[in-house]
Amino acid sequence: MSDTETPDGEVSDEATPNEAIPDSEVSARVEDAIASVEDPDFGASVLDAGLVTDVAVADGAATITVDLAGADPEAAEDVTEAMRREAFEVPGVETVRVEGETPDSGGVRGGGAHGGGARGDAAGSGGAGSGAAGSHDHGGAHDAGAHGGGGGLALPEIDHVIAVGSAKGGVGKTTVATHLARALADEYDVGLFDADIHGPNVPEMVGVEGPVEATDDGRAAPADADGMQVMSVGLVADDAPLAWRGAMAHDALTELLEDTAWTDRDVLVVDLPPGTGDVVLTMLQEVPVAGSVLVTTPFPTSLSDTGRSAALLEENGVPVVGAAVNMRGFTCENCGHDHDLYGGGESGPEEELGVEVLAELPFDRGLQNPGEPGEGERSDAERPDAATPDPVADLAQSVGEFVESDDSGPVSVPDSALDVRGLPPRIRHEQVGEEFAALAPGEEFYVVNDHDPSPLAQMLAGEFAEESADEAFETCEVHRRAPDEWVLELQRAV
Ligand SMILES: Nc1ncnc2c1ncn2[C@@H]1O[C@H](COP(=O)(O)OP(=O)(O)OP(=O)(O)O)[C@@H](O)[C@H]1O
Repeated sequence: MSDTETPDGEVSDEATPNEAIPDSEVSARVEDAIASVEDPDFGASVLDAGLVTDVAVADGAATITVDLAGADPEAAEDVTEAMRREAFEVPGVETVRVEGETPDSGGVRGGGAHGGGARGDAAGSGGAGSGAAGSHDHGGAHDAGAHGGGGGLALPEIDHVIAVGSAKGGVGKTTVATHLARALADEYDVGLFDADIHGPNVPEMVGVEGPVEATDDGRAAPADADGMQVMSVGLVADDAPLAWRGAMAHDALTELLEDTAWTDRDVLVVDLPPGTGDVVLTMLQEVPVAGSVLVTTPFPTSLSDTGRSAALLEENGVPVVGAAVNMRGFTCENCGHDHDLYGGGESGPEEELGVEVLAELPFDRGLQNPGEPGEGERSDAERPDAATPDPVADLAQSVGEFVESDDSGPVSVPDSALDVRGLPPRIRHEQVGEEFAALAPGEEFYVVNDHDPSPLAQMLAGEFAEESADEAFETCEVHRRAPDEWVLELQRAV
């Protein structure tokens, strides 16, 4: 769309081929156009009411920056929509974005910011426009980490976080987490973080003891367990279990995780506290967990509780890789017979759980082998992983495959990405649809959303191909960079 100015100063909508209107001129016209939109509270123009803080136009893309934080959400949506409609009417405008403070952004996150500009969270994260891993600056802001910055924790040295959780205490979660980490360490650089403030017994399991030392830049140096880096509440203070049960325990725990001086870890295994309390939820919401493993015993109540935990994890956007059924049975030391401890009905634990069973571990004293803290280097024969038990190897293989296929890690998002976080759903859909419609065949398009953007992709496919995603897109990928930062990467069909 193009128009031009006539000799007498009037603007004509007649397009003059290849003659563009200056951005500043289009911008002034957009401002005039949206002046007719009224502030819902006082009836004044949104410009006079100070609800619009900036109007800019570049190459046909109009960006209206608003401050609607104090507005009623419904009224804010109406005002936003009216401004977009008016701006679209202006010759020379091809796309319209409204960004800035929205009622549900709580004054923290700039809703609909383009390219991560308006996101002002305390961590100083780089937002959507930032690229891959940044450096960890202990003294202040963190650059966007390996999994983006977002509202979540920046863990630039970690590629994939695997959380090990259980619905109940004492089912062998730490045992499984530790053996899993050790088995993964045969192939990957592994970290093990003990988030179990109720029973931080990872140090004992792997044979390390605290207190940990501080690095030159004041971070907590992880303990070394045969090449595996280990951090635990139990390593930072003797009275840790009690002191860390206060109301702020979850904040302190995520701080410890972030302030640990991990070095280039492929995988970080996190041993969560049992259940789904505050600490667990905070960890899942703050930490960019790629996937989780649930540990259960074969008893029916444990299985059904674990099934519920799996549902909760998925509701929080954390994929469940599968479950490890611990103490499934035992081999009698006297008679040599195998005994199955599963007391369920005809269906097996897998059906009861509703998630895939990745491994079934027997009750085996060899798996306990905690090692004595302070005994120093242990010989291969003394190490718990001297021979990785088959079920543990199976578990590690499944988790390894998940890690290899996990693309929730670094995703480089260009500055031109459309960030729709914080926008009302209707506006989100419209902005995404308009931007997509304006794409040339084969052109790439990135959308940053605060939850799984797959429905947006489906909407686009339906709208533009009326059948399948295959016809609308050359490529269509969803990446989860942080719990509240998802990226939809599309390339329009050629
Ligand atoms: N497969 C097993 N065979 C034998 N003993 C086991 C097995 N799994 C766990 N145990 C033992 O059971 C006890 C509890 O295990 P563990 O500490 O791993 O459980 P947990 O779920 O992490 O407990 P908590 O809720 O206290 O964190 C430990 O003494 C451990 O050695």
